[in-house]
Amino acid sequence: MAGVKRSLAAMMNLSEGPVSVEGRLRPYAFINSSSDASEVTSRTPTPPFTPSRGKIPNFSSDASLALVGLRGSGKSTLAIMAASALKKRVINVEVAFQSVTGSSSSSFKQINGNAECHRKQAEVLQDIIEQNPTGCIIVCPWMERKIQSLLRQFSATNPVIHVIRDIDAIQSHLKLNDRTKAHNLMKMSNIFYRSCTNLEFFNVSEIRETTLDGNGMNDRGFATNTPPYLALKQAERHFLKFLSLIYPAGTIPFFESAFPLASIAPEDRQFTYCLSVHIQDILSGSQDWETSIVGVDAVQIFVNNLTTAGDLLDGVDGLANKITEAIGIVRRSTMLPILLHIKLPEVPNSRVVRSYLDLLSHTLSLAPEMLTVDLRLDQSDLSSIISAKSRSKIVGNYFVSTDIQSWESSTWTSWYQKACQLGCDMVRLVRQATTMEDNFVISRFKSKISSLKTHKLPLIAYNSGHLGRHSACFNQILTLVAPSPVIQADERCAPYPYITAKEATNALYASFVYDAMKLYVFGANVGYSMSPAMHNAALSSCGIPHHYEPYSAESLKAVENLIYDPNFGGASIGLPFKVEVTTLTKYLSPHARAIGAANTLIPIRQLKSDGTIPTGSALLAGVNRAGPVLALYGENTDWIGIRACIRRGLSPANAVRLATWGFIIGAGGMARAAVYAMLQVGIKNIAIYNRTTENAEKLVSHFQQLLRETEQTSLPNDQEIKFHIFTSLDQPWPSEYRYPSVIISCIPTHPIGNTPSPEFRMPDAWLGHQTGGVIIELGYKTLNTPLLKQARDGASRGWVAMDGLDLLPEQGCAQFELFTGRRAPRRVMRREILENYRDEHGKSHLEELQHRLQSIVEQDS
Ligand SMILES: O=C1C[C@@](O)(C(=O)O)C[C@@H](O)[C@@H]1O
Repeated sequence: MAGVKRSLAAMMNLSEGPVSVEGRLRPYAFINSSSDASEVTSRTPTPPFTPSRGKIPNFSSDASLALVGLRGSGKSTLAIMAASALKKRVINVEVAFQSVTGSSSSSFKQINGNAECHRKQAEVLQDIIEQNPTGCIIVCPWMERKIQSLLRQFSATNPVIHVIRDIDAIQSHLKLNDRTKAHNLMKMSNIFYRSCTNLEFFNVSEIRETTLDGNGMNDRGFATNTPPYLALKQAERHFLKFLSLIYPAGTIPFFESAFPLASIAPEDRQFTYCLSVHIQDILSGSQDWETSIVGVDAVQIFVNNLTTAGDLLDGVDGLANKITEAIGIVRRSTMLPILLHIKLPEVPNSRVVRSYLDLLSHTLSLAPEMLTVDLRLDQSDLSSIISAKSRSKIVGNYFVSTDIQSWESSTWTSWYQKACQLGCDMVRLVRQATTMEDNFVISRFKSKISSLKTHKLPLIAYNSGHLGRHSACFNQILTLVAPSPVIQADERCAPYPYITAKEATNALYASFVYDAMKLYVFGANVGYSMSPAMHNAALSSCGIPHHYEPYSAESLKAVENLIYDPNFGGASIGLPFKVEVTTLTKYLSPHARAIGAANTLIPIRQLKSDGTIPTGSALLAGVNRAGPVLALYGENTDWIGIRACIRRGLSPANAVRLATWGFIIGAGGMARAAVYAMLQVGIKNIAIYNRTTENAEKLVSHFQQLLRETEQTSLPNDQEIKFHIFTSLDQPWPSEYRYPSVIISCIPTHPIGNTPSPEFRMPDAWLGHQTGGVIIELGYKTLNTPLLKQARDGASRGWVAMDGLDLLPEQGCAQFELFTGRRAPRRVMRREILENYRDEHGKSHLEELQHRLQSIVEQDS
C-alpha cells in the first residue's frame, strides 16, 4: 500500500493536527469524598475540558454518512449492508475519482505526482460532500491532510465513522509481513482518523473465529462453527445496531426488536441486573458469555487501567483502542445494552483526570447505551462531556472505599442533586458496607431521595462488599452482578459485585417480594410439547421458582379453574384454542387483534383507575405476584418467532427490498401470523398457496381489510401491499414478479388422523431467486420434509433452511418475557429445544442436530 511507507507527518496537517493528549495537561481541581458535592464544584480554577472529539451532533435520519479507515477494515461491505437498511446510495470516492480522472488514484499519482493526486482527491471528496449532504454512504480510504479537514468539517453535521479492525485482519489484507509495520500503520491511522471523525466502529473480524479450540469456542469465548451466511449476518446486525444508536430512533425501518422487553429500558423495569466484566476478560476471550449473560439486562465493561501514579497502563491511545475493541466484541455477541465504566482512582492526579476525560470523550464516539461519569469531577468538565453526548445515557457515578460517609449524611443527597443539575440520565451511588446495619439505613436514604421535589432521575444505590449483599439484592435497577458465585472478590474490579443475577433473583422469592407461579401450555394434545422443557430450563437458569406444565384439555372451559388460580402466572396456547382463547381475554394486543389469534395468556391483577389494562412497563410490573386474577390479556408471539426466523435466515444479500416476494403455503392461523410477520419485516409482495383456494382468499381479504383500516396502528398503512393467490402449483411464476426469497410453510408436516402428511414441495422453477433466500417449515414433528430437503439442497445457491426447532424458542422467548418480566435466556432455550427434540416416533436426533447446537448464538434476531 502506498501510504505505508510515508511518515505520519507527511500524511497529516500537524498544525490543524491530530489530537495529542500529551501537552494538553493542566492542573486539576478535585473533589474529595468527604466534601459536599455542590459546594466544592464551584472551586474550579482551570479552564473547562474540551472533549477531544467534539460534540456529536444530532443527525437527521436522512443525513449522509461517511465510512473512513484503513484499507481492509471492511468499509465497503459495511456500506453495502447499511445501504439497503438505511435506503441510502453508496459512493466510493475511489470509484468517483476514476470516473472524474479516468484513472485510479495510484496510476494518477505515478503520472502526475503526489501533490497533484492529493489536490485532485480533495477536489473529488469536496464535491461529493457538497453535493450529497443526505441520502448517501460515502466510503473513503484516503489519508491526506486536506481530506482530514474536509472530513472534520463534514463531521460537524454528519456521521463520520472511523472503521477499525484487528491487526491480524489488516495485516493479512494488506499482505504485510512485518508486524511492527502493521502496528505503526494502525497507530498512525488511528491518530489521523480520530482527529476528523465523530464516531468509531470496531468491525469484529471473522478471521479469528475460524481458529477453534477444542470446545468450539473462538479466542473470545464465543461459540463458533458459524455458517458463513450467519457470520455475515452477525456483522450486519452488529453494524445496524450501531447505526440504530446514532441515528434517531426508527431510522432503520423494521430493525428494532419485536420482543416485549426490547422497547423498555432496564431502568424502567423492576430488579434489573448489569453483569460487570473486566475489559481484559473481554479482550482475552476468557469470559464465558453463554452462562454469565443469563438473567441479566445489561453488560458493564469495567475499565480500571488508570493508575493513581499518573501513568496509564497502556497510554491513552492504547486504552482507547482496547475500549473500542471491547465494545465491538460485546455488541457483536449480545443485544444487551452496554454500560462503559472507567474507574477513576480514589486520588487521581491531574494527568490521570485529563486522560479519564479524554477516554470518556472517546467512548462517546462508540455510542455505548450508557456511560458512567465520576461525580467527583468538577461541574464544568462533566458538563462538557455530557453536552458532547448524542444518545448515550450518562450515569453519574460515585463510589469510594475510604473515608466513607453514612447513608444518613447529606453528602449523598448532594451527589444525587449534582447529577440532576448536570443533566445525567441516572445516578449510581455505591458505598462499601462496614456493618449489616448499612443495608437498612440505605432505605431511609432512598425514601429521602424519592421525597425530594427535584427527584427525577432513576437511582441505583446499594452497599458493596460481602456485607452489602442484602442491599444489592433489593436494589431496584441495574445492580452490578458477578458472572459466577463469588468465592474471592476480583481485586481489579472494586466495587466488585458479590452476588450473581441468579442469587439476587433467589433472594426476591425467598423474601416474598415475588411469588412462585404456575405456568401452562394449554391445547388439545400438548403431551408432546417441548415448551415445558424449554420454559422450565429457562426459569431454573434464572433462579425463578415458577413451574410450567402441559395441560391437555378438550375445551377451554376445562382450564378455567387454572387461569383464575391466585398463583396462575400465564399460559402458552396451543392448537386448537388460539382463536377461541380471544373470547376469554379482556384485552388483546394490537398484534393478536390483527392476526385474530393469541398464543399467550397473561393474568392481570391490577387495573388502571379507568378500569383498563396497564401496558408497557406497568403491565410487566404486575407479574410474579400472586393474588386474585381480575382480567386476562392475550398476546400473539408466533409472529414474533416467525419474524425472528425470517431475520435470522435472510442473508445480507437477500435483505428485504421493495421488489422482494414472500410465499406462504397454508391459510390457517399460523399462515395469518406468517403474513403478519412478513409485513413486519417490510415485505410488500405476498403470494399464497393453499389446497382450498377459498381459504386463501379469506386470508387475503382479512389482511386487505386490515390494511385499509386507518385506526389500526400495528401495520404500515400501506395500499402498496400486493397479494397473489396461486390456485395450482403447475402455474408458472408470473414473469413480472421477482422469485420469492422468503418461503414459509404453515401446514402440518406429519399425518393427522387419516390425513397423510402433505409432503409439500416447491415447484423447482419457483426457487429461481438469484441469491436464494430462507425457507421456513413451521412444523417440527418431521425435520426431513421434502421442502426442507429442497432448501438444504439449495444451500450452495444461497438457500437457508429453518424449521419449527428454530421457531419454538423464538416465540417462547417472547412468552418468557411476558410471564416473568425477565429477559429470556435465549441460548438456554434454543439449546434445550435441540437437545430435547423427539420426532413423531419418539426418536432423538441429537447427532444430526449437533452442528446446530454448536452454532447457537445469544444474539436476538
Ligand atoms: O404453537 C405453539 C406450540 C405450543 O403450543 C406448544 O405446544 O409447545 C406453544 C405455543 O406457544 C406455540 O404458539
